[in-house]
Amino acid sequence: MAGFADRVIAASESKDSVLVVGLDPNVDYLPNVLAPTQESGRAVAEAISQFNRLVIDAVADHAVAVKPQLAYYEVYGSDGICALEDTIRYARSKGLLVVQDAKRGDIGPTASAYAQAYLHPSSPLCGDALTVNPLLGADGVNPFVEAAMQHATGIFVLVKTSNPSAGQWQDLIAADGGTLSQRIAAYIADIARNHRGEHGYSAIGAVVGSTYPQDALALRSIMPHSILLVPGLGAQGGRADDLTGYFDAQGQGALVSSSRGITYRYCAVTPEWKHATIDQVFASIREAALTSQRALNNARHQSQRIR
Ligand SMILES: O=C(O)c1cc(=O)[nH]c(=O)n1[C@@H]1O[C@H](COP(=O)(O)O)[C@@H](O)[C@H]1O
Repeated sequence: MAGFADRVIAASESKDSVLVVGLDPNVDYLPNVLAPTQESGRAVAEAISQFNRLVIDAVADHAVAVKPQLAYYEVYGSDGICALEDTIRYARSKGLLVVQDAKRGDIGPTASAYAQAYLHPSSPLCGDALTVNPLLGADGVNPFVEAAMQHATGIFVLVKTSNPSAGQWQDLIAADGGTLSQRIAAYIADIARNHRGEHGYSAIGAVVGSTYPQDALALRSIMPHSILLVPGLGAQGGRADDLTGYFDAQGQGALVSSSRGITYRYCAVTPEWKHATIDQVFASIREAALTSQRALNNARHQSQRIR
């Protein structure tokens, strides 16, 4: 199997898209026709599976990947994990890559167990890539790197997150005069350099939030061989027009993700959304994905022009 980065670029070229759709299910935002009929964990998990299948069908032509956020499934215990496993299988059957957003990181042996759970193909929770928290240092990250290399999966290491307090630690000035984010970026770049695929990119990627475009150019240039995962588009205020600095001169090198802005767009645009039909929900999700795909492609073309 081709390495993760080469799979991302092949999918991106064939679909002309860099869009990732986040699957952060919240049953409070389901219209009556899709809402769980009982309060049991099992009924809720069934509703989540059905909704995710609908989202996947609606976005499959416009997105490269889906990104389930694990907390939204863990909330329902084993029923939620079953829904997640179903979602992973269904997304892959529709030709979508799966980025598991779990932000894992721990001491070496525990990190190895996490890597086994999310990056080893024999695990039912294995996707194509996993988000990784680097706070514990190299021994907390290495097991994920090793698993990604061994199993042609990938990781996205948190470098500059999208949230309002991201700078509290990530902008602290490190001993070499750069920010902590830049220091982590340099560490990732060292690993990625030695593991490049056919297109020059490595399976060792980085998360850089869309809400900090002022940091993107510097981080992009520190990590020329890492695909950037760029969350925060839409609901958190990230704007496609601001994302030119995240792409390379070919308009590649970044995947941009939006969750609520696509999956629950119908709640924002339809006052009577609780009574929406399945067809209306499907059409709204598809339209939101297409609109994001086009806006992101404009940013990619813009980035090609200015470099
Ligand atoms: O790793 C992530 O996906 C992530 C990193 C980050 O810096 N910021 C961030 O919002 N995320 C995730 O991306 C999703 C954003 O959701 P929306 O704001 O609804 O698009 C959530 O699942 C977050 O957990």
